[in-house]
Amino acid sequence: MIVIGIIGPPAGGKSTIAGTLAEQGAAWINADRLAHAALRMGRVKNKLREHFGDSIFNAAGAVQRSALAAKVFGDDPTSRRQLEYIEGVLHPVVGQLATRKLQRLAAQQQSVVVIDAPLLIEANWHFQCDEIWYVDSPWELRIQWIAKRSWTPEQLRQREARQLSLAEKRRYATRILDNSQGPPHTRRQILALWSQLTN
Ligand SMILES: CC(C)(COP(=O)(O)OP(=O)(O)OC[C@H]1O[C@@H](n2cnc3c(N)ncnc32)[C@H](O)[C@@H]1O)[C@@H](O)C(=O)NCCC(=O)NCCS
Ligand SMILES: Nc1ncnc2c1ncn2[C@@H]1O[C@H](COP(=O)(O)OP(=O)(O)OP(=O)(O)O)[C@@H](O)[C@H]1O
Repeated sequence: MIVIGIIGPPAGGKSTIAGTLAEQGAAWINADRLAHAALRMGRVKNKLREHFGDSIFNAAGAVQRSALAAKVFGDDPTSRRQLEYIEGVLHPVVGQLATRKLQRLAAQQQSVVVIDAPLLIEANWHFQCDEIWYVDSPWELRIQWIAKRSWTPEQLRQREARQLSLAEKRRYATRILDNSQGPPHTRRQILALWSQLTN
């Protein structure tokens, strides 16, 4: 089983690229989705309610991710501590979900798995990967793309500031994908790499 880890800047196209690989037959592990699943678990919600109170929950008792994001992605020391707190709660759960999924896929003899995780290096998941693809997407384009998820450039900057620097992430890459010339150009690079990997 070949495991590809996708890294790059926030809102840089990691999931879009993982989706293209999934269309070709790769199994897709999306760390953001696993974190969202963890936020729906009773034991996780209990811990977050104890720590943050009711203000991050909606009337139906679900975590309101936008409310939690507002508490953890600031530059001030309190926000940093709050981010460390939720990472301490969520990362072990997400790690467990991802490991189980990887084991299941290995048992099913899945040939290619793509792990799309914003904190792949920070969480040491890269040790499980055979290849690391870095998605190179310039800031000027990403601030246009975030309009679709209604982040402001400041919100993008704050999330990026909480991750390993782009220069450091790039050093881990075994391949660099240029995502600056439009979707067809990106897709051609992915399909070329896919055919190298699978032939
Ligand atoms: C704070 C939360 C609720 C905000 O949810 P929201 O829907 O706004 O964002 P979403 O989860 O879709 O993440 C979008 C992007 O934000 C960035 N981001 C998310 N968590 C982090 C983090 N801990 N550090 C830095 N950047 C992060 C990533 O680039 C990610 O791709 C959520 O991001 C969260 O629970 N984060 C902590 C868990 C975590 O570290 N997840 C990353 C994968 S394990
Ligand atoms: N080459 C491109 N041209 C136009 N839009 C793009 C391109 N690449 C990505 N996008 C858009 O940018 C947005 C962010 O892409 P995507 O969600 O794939 O990024 P990501 O790196 O996975 O983000 P996250 O920080 O959530 O992990 C999406 O709306 C996507 O459609």
